[in-house]
Amino acid sequence: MSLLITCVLVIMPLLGCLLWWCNDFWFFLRLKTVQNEGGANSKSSSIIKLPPGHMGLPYFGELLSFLWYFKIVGRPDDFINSKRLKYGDAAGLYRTHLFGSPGVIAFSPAAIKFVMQSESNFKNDWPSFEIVGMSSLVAVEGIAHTRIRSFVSRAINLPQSLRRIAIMVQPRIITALKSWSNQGTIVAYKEAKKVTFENIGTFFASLEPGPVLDTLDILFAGILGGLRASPINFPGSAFRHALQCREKATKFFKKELDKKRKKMSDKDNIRADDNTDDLMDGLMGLKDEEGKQLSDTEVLDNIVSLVVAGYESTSLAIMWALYNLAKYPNVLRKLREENMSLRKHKNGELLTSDDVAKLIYTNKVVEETIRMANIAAFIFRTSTKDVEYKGYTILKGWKVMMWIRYLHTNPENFDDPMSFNPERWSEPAKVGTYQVFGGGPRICAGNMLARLQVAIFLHHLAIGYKWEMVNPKAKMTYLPHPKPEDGVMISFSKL
Ligand code: HEM
Repeated sequence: MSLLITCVLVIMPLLGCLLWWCNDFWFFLRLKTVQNEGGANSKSSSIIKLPPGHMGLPYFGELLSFLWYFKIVGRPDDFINSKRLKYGDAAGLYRTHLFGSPGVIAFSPAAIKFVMQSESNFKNDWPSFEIVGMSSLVAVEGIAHTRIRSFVSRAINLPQSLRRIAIMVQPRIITALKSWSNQGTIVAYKEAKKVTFENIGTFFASLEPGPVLDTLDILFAGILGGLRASPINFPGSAFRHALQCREKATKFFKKELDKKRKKMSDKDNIRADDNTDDLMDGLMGLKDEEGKQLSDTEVLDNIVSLVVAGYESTSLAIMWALYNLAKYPNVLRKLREENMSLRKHKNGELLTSDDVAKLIYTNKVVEETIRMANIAAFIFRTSTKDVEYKGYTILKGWKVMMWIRYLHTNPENFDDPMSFNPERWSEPAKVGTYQVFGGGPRICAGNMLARLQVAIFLHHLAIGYKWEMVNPKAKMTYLPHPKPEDGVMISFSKL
């Protein structure tokens, strides 16, 4: 009996403590070794200080705690709140061990800005660049990044490209909304994905809806699945499957590219920027200041990565717009008023991107939808050297997680952050607190395009339809993206 009591009161807590601290101790020992060997910028051991925090359990790190807050109790922001209570928040950083790597979490506006702006200290880190393509915008660094970025931005983010895209995407949105009302009840996430992918087909490569586009959709589902999986390339793994899907999708786009090249050479001319039809034409036709064009591989890698970056994110934003407008009828009423009044002046013509710019309230609804959607909860970087921040060292090779979700849900940054209040956008957000699209040199290359698509969708929705949620109390899930469990099932009809 006394052995049992000793075991429960002494040995088990001791073992627990040992388990709890051994990972931190292990990193402390490694740090010492590096310092003794003259690493960590050759500073004396007294200077190097890791940010406050905890490295978690051996092997798992803080994964269990992360899953506890994100999956089990469904209070994702308490993951950071609990750390603030334990370690304080002066540094704006915590050390951790998450997603298989030691690293830091940056959660304050200042710390996030510091990481976002320091390209020389932190390189972009996606789960796998192999899947999106080694010459895609997300994978390249430095001058190569600036070069590819200028091509991609000109093709999708400048006013003249947005003008063209605004007209291109509307017929599908109008058709989709009609078909939703014919169906009566729909799952918003599923339908938003469908219309977004049809539009991707149209303005990326002039593809019409049909079996070819459906096959591509399946391939991209495989690619996205692999991006979230461990990068282990063995038969049957999601990662291997994603690589195979990517190869097939690239082959398909290559055929389209070859057809376009042939057409161009037949015409014996190269298109100018403003003559382009779809994104592939745009990327193929653009030239840099030296007159150089993107190679075929660069065009294809960027097409694939743009689909990956724009497909699910835009679909989720549309889903959240439907969700929030169903919950906030006053917002929907004002949205309707503004868009009905514009419609009167349009005489049945399609909306232009210039019209969208004048929809003041609608644009506030777009911003608030994207803030609350928190589509990207965090952005990843890897430190390329030991980096000092507020007296703490972020060690070389560590994963740096910018916890942008927390910026948007923290009441210190936004009043009553969980309420959907487009009027808050009558004033700009506090500096550094609104980073839904990231920031610095890698700010989302499709941010204007995403906003435009959501605004156009809101216009056609508000002028013609009404809807109600079937399960207004559906449980929320947060991984891989925040989404009600039922994908927002709604009954949908004409006004
Ligand atoms: C609401 C929708 C969207 C959200 C919330 C979103 C969010 C983000 C975020 C957080 C980043 C990372 C920025 C960083 O690393 O600092 C990013 C990067 C990127 N996004 Fe988006 N995005 C959206 C839509 C789109 C669309 C529609 C496209 C294009 C079709 C797109 C293309 C890209 C690209 C190419 C990058 C990489 C930029 C670079 O590395 O230079 N995104 N996005």
